[in-house]
Amino acid sequence: MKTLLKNGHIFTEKGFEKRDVFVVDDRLSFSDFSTYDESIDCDSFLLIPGFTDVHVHFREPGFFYKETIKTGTQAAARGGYTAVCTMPNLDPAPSSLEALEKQLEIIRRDAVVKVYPYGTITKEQNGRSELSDMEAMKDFVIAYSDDGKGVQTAERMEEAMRKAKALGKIIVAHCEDESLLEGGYIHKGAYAAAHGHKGICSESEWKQVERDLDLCKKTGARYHVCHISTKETVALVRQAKEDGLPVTCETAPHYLILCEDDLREDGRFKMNPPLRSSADKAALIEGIQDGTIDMIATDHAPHSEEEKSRGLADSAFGIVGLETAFPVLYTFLVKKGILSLETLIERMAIAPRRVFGIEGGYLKEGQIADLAVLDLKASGNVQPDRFLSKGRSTPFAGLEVQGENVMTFVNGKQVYSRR
Ligand SMILES: NC(=O)N[C@@H](CC(=O)O)C(=O)O
Ligand SMILES: [Zn+2]
Ligand SMILES: [Zn+2]
Repeated sequence: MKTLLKNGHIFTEKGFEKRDVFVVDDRLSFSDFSTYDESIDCDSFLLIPGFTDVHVHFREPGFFYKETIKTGTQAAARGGYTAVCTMPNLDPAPSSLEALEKQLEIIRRDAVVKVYPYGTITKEQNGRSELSDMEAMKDFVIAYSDDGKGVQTAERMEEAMRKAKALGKIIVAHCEDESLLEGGYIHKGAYAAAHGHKGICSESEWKQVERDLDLCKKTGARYHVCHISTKETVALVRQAKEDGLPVTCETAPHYLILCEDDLREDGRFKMNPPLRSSADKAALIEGIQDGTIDMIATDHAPHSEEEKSRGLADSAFGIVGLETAFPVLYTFLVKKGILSLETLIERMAIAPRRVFGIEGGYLKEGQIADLAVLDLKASGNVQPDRFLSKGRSTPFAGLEVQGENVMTFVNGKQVYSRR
């Protein structure tokens, strides 16, 4: 099968270039073929390596009423993502090869984009119990994480890092010191104080990052911090990188675009970590600009309508993100002159692949044909009732945004097309 993608702006190592490319089976070719099966006019579109999200929650096995591998990957494809890494807060949690196999089976059957599962760090995926079967799972997991839970003791984290280092894998940490939580559910700041809510302090995140960076130095293990949300965490990671530690991190679109000033009495604004202060948001923006924050991951965390309908205090933590990430980031960062389009694509499509060793990247001869085709002129309101995800809860609902994914190719096959 040969498909001509005609005259698009394609994202190469040297930036955007306007030219024809061919998808020949599962690869890109810059040759000039005189015959082909199909031609798609891309004159007004960008062709980019598909976005890669190292942090999503697809809820199978265990919680299919919130999301399935099928609906999650369909949402990913719609958002322009060709690869995602799934967090292991599942039932059974992938803490042994046997449990992981249940998830792999569903992935093989239903996934429309590439899905790379995480294995857990601890056996019970609770940040406390003994280590999972890290070794047995090593060839089938992208890395290890207990996301949803912080690893609560330095001893357990050191043990995990030593094991991961021996296996040549990354520890991916949700940092949250449970002894500092005090029942909080939004940021411990001005909004919580004014509205009588219980707050989650910033220390609950950065204290554990600080601890882990010492362990990273001690063990030499590769260490990646999930969804960073505080200015202190940005400073710690910046310093650790200056010191040459093998550390990387991610933040999510909502922490770059929203802060506690945007909070409303609605479960759509509840996620963990919480939306923090405007000073935190500013520090995260600086971090994404200067590369201290390597990548943007959505932390796509779908829950049922009922689970998100109980206000700030009682709703489940988590919002969906795959179908809104590019439009909101393009609208609120690129269009406002905060980040260049090239840097945004680097943080969403190139860096995650480089850090996690996922195939694909800059468009070039012979590259795997995992692509998104973007229309920067398209505009409209965020409409959760049209999401392919089962999750509908997002703080961006109703916002006017610009930029849309038109088509997604995985291994050269079209897996999504805008109707
Ligand atoms: N981010 C969230 O608010 N929720 C996540 C867990 C997590 O990412 O820590 C979930 O699984 O729902
Ligand atoms: Zn988390
Ligand atoms: Zn998560």
